[in-house]
Amino acid sequence: MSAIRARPGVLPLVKIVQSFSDFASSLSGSSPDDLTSLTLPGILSNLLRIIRSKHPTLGKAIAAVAPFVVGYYAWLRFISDYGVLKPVMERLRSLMVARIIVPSTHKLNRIVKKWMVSQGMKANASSLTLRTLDRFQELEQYQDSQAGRNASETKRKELLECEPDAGTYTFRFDGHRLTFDVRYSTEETVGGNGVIQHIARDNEPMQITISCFTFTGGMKFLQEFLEQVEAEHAASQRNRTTVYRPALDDERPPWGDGLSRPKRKIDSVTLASDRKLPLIQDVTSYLSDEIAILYANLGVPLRRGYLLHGPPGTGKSSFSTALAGHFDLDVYVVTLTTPGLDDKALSALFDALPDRCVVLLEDIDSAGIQRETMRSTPKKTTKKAKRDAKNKRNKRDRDDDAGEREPGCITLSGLLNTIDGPCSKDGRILIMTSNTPDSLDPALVRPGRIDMKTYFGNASTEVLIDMFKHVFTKSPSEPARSDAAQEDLVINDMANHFAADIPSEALSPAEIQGYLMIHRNDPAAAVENAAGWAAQLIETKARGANVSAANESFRAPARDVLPNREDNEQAGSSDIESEDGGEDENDSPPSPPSSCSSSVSNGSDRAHYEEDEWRGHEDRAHCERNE
Ligand SMILES: Nc1ncnc2c1ncn2[C@@H]1O[C@H](COP(=O)(O)OP(=O)(O)OP(=O)(O)O)[C@@H](O)[C@H]1O
Repeated sequence: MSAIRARPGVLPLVKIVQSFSDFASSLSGSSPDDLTSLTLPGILSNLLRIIRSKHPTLGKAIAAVAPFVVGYYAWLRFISDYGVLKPVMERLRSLMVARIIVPSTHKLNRIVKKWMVSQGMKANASSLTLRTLDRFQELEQYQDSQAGRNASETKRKELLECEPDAGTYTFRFDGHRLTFDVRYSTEETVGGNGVIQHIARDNEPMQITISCFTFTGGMKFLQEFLEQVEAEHAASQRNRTTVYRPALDDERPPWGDGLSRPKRKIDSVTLASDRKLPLIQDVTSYLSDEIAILYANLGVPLRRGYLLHGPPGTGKSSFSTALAGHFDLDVYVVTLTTPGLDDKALSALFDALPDRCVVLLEDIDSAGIQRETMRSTPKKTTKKAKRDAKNKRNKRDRDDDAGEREPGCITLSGLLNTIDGPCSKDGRILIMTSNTPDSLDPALVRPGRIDMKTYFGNASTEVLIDMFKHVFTKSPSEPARSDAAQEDLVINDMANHFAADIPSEALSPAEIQGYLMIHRNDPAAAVENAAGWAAQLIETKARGANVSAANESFRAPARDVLPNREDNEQAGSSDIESEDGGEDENDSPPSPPSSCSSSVSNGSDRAHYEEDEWRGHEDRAHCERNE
């Protein structure tokens, strides 16, 4: 073999390569018997023989170390395979390493991941997963940017919300070193040899195993860690309301991750005071400690139900979230027509509720739950919903033939059992909203399930004045002006004129809000155009025509990309999103980059209720107690 010139440092390497080369050439011409040595031990012993002959010292060194390596390996196999020392090792480990698993389905999972990112992972981690922001977070960030920072910079930088990718990460917390093992959720399968295997499911949510070395504390430290992270998260949500919707996905928490958004002020939902105050007072009393003690002493389950009924766009959903925010509660929204939601899933959702919260059963009548059929029939209007409904009908017909009950439907008995079943949580506030309360089964709204009914009607003169003032009066967060008192007087005067030009109880607050938002920078134009706009809208609605075009003539030129005051933003944003994740038709939330898209077509497009039917309701007592 030709000599290889190399620097001294690489000489041993060159020699080993030469040994391999010699070994390979020794194989050529081997007898079939020699080929049996082509097993791993054979190759190794051949290799050792060659190394010994070429480099006796290296060969001796390897021969001296080899027994220890083999012995250590055998010891490890002995421990792991035959389990003699396994329990001892496990015990030792459990004494010294505390470990807690946060499953992907637990609500703390997302919070812990957020904490990890907040600890500087963004800068240091080699792999992160981008998370999509919801539109409220985007709006918030946009508003932050308007408050001084460079808008495009803020958007570019902060919209990149990340989550840790699968891997092992360490952080220090309170002097302890915590290890976070983030793994894809695994699926348990039994292999051919009967061994249970855990196969990772790609792109599935990830569970986190948190561990830390501890001599004495056991789980205490990890529990304290989780409590602190949860408390920090709760503090960051203090001025926010989180709205949860069913996830209907085995790998996520039953209520999904929730959408956190700025609290809606209860004042931003305009409602006659004789309807609003009793509701707030009732909830205040229900949430008080005295009532909790009283109910406990009497052995009565602490639950309260409210029915908010009235035409679309009158603020039932908005008031529910504002009420939740007022009492620092989160909202759990269920639309009974959600595909895949059946009695079992509904019961699981109610089981997973926290003790104090608002549960909103939206548009309960649209689920079509009737005693006779004991099943709900979706009445949705989107193309997809129609397709779903048709498929469901076909399936139901097939199932009926087979004598089975259709899955994915809520039955009346299922709903009643869930609402006040044994697992129902104490301290929850149940709010049902309905456009046609008379169609509801009496069992659903009997006292004990529904304790108070409140009618939400079209905008009365009082509501018209309040809504006008709410949109045009300067918010306290705006800089005070010397002529502020004078300006307030002018706005009050304009509000009276505005209300005088619109027939009382003829249009929904959503329609009024849409109109006011169009004129948000020009109160004088809002007053000037009001009579013509209202007359045209009422006439168009009476014909049953689409009112969008009619409203265009009353559209003021858009000047700002965002409403210029915080209350406007609140007034303009609906609190509950429509089921398909799109915006509610009545919503006209200001979106950061585009001009105001408020349209007064909203309420009337949805005017599927009979106006005459509601005339009767207006004469009723506004708040009926069901006690
Ligand atoms: N009384 C009100 N005061 C202020 N804004 C209102 C009021 N009623 C409705 N709105 C506005 O109209 C939009 C739709 O309101 P919301 O969804 O609460 O009505 P709803 O009565 O629940 O309608 P539906 O019966 O169709 O579910 C929201 O943007 C909300 O801000």
